[in-house]
Amino acid sequence: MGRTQRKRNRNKVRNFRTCEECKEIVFFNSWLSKQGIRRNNKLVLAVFNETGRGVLTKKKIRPGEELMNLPLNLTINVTTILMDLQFCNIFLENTKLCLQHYKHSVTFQSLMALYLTYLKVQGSNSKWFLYLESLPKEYTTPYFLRGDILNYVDTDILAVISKQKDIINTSYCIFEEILSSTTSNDVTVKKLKDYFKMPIYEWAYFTVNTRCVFMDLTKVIDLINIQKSILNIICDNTKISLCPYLDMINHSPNARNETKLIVSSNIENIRIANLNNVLFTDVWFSIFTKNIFQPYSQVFICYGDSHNLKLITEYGFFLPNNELDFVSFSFESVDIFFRSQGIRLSQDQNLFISNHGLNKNLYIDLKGLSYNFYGLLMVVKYYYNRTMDVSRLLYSAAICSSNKDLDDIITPMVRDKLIKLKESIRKLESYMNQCVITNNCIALMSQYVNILEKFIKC
Ligand SMILES: C[S@@+](CC[C@H](N)C(=O)[O-])C[C@H]1O[C@@H](n2cnc3c(N)ncnc32)[C@H](O)[C@@H]1O
Repeated sequence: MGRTQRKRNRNKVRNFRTCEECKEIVFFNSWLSKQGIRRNNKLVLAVFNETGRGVLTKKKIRPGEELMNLPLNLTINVTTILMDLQFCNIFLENTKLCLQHYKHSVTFQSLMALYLTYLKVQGSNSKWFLYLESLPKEYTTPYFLRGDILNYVDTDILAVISKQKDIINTSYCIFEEILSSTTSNDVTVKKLKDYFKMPIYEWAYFTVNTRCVFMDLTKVIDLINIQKSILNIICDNTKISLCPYLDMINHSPNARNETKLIVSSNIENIRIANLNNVLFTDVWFSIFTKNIFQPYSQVFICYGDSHNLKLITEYGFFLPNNELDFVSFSFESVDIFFRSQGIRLSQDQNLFISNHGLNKNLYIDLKGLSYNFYGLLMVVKYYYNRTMDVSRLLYSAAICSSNKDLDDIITPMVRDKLIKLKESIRKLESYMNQCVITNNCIALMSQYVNILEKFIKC
């Protein structure tokens, strides 16, 4: 086949457009090169019909190939924050003893979000300006849904949004207090006091949420003795990092990849007080793929095994035919249903249920009842049956086989859930100006309908 024919064939099936001529991307690419990124030269940024912006390979990629390799100082991680003394002074030069007063009170993700707003306020004076410009302007997680639409969204989605709102509101208030009591005279800090508003903080929070990668720096720096550093205010670990360009790669559940921190031998357990940028010019963060990618196809990585509830609420997208999806039921709602059917669990049954953890992880997926749900129904049906030993049954293979008698106990509850789901989907579909977020919620709720209908039919 000649070159022209090959090109024609390629064009016929194109499901993307490259963005090599887009000004923002040209600037971003040349900034990345100046900062010392080493990337596979087969890769370019493109916009795909199915997934939006992502990474395209122009030539075949084979298992074991490195996709890119970033010097540590081209990523925004815990050391970036600790080495930014003006930023740290927001907390250290303060009328409040912030490190004690706010000890363990915010997540590292929240601190990263504050740091992003601090970088953003610096505009083109920041080293990260072109990176920040390359980021999406808005996100498609249901957190951003309008209040009236939320009335029809499934309770599982609402529960995640509610947790996110809690974390974001609490940390926002804490940062507002800290900013109002800082005595730092730094110009950027002064600007940040006016600039720090909820919408920009929410944008920053979801930038971190949707784009961070796992990066463990515990061998490189001493993160045990942190009492005198601003890390004293965080309540979890610091193992996330923003990695320009790497964070342009979209997710596929079939992708397999590995990351590696390449560190020269003399860099080990550095104390926070001794951190400096030069040390990290020789630490690299590298990502390899274990897949084959054909020429002119999209390159994917896997963000972790994820069901759609997680994908839509944390990342803002939905994957059709996701085998990992499930419909969950709280023990409280199941117990209310039992009572409505005249089933009252005795004290002994309740004790058995909680001792065996059968009041948690109650769900139905495409394969049927979860182990715990099955166990719970066994307790309901056979606990007082002298010919059955429920404890033994729980640990035997019998638990996994389907049992129509047990399924039938909860069929009315499942039917009821189906009616509610379908009614909510109908309401959501009737909204004018459908957006990606509502469509994702509808897609997930329709998947729940599939799962429950399959359960009833079996
Ligand atoms: C790490 S970023 C990847 C780059 C991103 N597409 C961009 O334009 O900057 C993660 C985000 O990409 C999108 N994404 C990732 N994988 C996807 C997929 N398989 N389908 C649709 N969107 C996807 C989601 O919006 C997600 O929050």
